[in-house]
Amino acid sequence: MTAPWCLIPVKRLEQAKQRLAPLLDPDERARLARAMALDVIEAATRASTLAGVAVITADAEVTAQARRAGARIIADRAEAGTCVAVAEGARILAEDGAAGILVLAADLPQVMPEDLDHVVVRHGAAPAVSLVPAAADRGTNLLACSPVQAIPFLYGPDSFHHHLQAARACGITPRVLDLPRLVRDIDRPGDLSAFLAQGGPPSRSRTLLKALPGAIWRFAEAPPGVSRADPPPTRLPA
Ligand SMILES: Nc1nc2c(ncn2[C@@H]2O[C@H](COP(=O)(O)OP(=O)(O)OP(=O)(O)O)[C@@H](O)[C@H]2O)c(=O)[nH]1
Ligand SMILES: O=C(O)[C@H](O)COP(=O)(O)O
Repeated sequence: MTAPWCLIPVKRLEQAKQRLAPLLDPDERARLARAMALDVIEAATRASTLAGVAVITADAEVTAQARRAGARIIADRAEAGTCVAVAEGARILAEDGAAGILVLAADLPQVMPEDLDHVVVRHGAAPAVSLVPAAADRGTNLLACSPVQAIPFLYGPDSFHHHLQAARACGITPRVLDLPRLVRDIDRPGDLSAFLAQGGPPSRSRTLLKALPGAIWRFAEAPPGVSRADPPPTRLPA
């Protein structure tokens, strides 16, 4: 794949990560969303095979920090969800002559630069489509396309299946990549305990989660019959 642009859509922080509401308050959700987005953006800027990293967002803080990390900012004027944001980012990058695009979700704090380099190397010659599904809900955690608009963007329920079908409808055999650090995005409370249990190098997201009040209880695997959303017991179960 000729050096593609990485495109990372980032929702306004105060609206992000609603599904984590059982475990995190609004301020914690916004802080986690920012930490994850920056972990992902910084990993992308360290990949060696990308032409550049673009972030499409309407968030002022993300804009400032992503720019500082070396990303190009594309203003998200519509704020109409992932699909519209990615289509707009892709349109602008294509207009500017990008050869390909690698769309990466902002809630994959485990991602390493070499994961993205691996995608670029494995992708093959255009026209081509490569994907990494979200293990839990069959969303699309990573979608690489060359040319940039090789297929329509179909983010939403079951988007992995829809992207596979769209590629085939365009005469492209999609390549599904097995990249363990990219299959678990952080959407639901259980994803937080899995992320921390998994271990990995220090990151903003990991440091933030571990420092939150009651982290050991909140992000531990819940004992049978106990919801992690319950307040911590005065005496922890044996
Ligand atoms: N620029 C932009 N990015 C978005 C928008 N909606 C979602 N995203 C991004 O698209 C990816 C998938 O987002 P979602 O799973 O829909 O939202 P989320 O904030 O991660 O989680 P929930 O609020 O629990 O649905 C993440 O990278 C989001 O930051 C949007 O309207 N504009
Ligand atoms: O298609 C997708 O991947 C969604 O837009 C985001 O899905 P999620 O629920 O896995 O974050």
